[in-house]
Amino acid sequence: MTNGSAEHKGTIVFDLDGTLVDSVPDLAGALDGLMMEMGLPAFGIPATRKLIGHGIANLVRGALTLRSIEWQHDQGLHAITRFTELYSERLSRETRPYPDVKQTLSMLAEDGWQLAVCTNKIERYAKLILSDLGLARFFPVIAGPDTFGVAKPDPRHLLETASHAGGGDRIIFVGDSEVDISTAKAAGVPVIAVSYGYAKTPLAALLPEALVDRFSDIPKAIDDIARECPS
Ligand SMILES: O=C(O)COP(=O)(O)O
Repeated sequence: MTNGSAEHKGTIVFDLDGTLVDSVPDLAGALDGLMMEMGLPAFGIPATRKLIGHGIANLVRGALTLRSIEWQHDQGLHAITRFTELYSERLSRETRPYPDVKQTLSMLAEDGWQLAVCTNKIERYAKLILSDLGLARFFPVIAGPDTFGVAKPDPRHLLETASHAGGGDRIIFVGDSEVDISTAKAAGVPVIAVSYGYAKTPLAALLPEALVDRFSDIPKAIDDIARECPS
């Protein structure tokens, strides 16, 4: 939608799962498909929500640990591969953007912000989901853990994403989880936390620069941050 150029106000980098889109129904569907094939009890949506944040391999590993399956390399890799296949069949079957995401992204882009995505979901899947949901056009850079070979909470994932987006020196991150806030803190980037996502603990305790309840509250939080910390 926009190209990196000097007239950008800066770059707003968004987390994907739990921030832009509610992906837990499809992640839970794939996980429960895997559990069924392995003869294990299903997790359902609330328990799957708690496993999201560190990418697919850690989601599968966490699920097997909760089912008291000792991690064995080959069996573990097979489970990850199978989960990945099952998930690829339903990436956006039930996954949907949160309310007002499209309108708010449009508004921010028109206001001169460069937009990008930094997610621990693999790049190809993130791009497919955003494209299926009509959101890919907002993001010249959609970076997964496989894009630069580093994953949140490593701050390089966020900093490389912003640098490739080319929106200038000012960066603001928007995320829903403990991982997102610690990534931003490690990168020295102000972070807006959204309260409706997949965090496991109260996010206010992690001291984000702003905490909002709705995606449509983000432009005001950005204005406040930009006013308080002029670049
Ligand atoms: O895939 C995950 O576990 C998390 O993805 P996210 O970084 O977009 O929240």
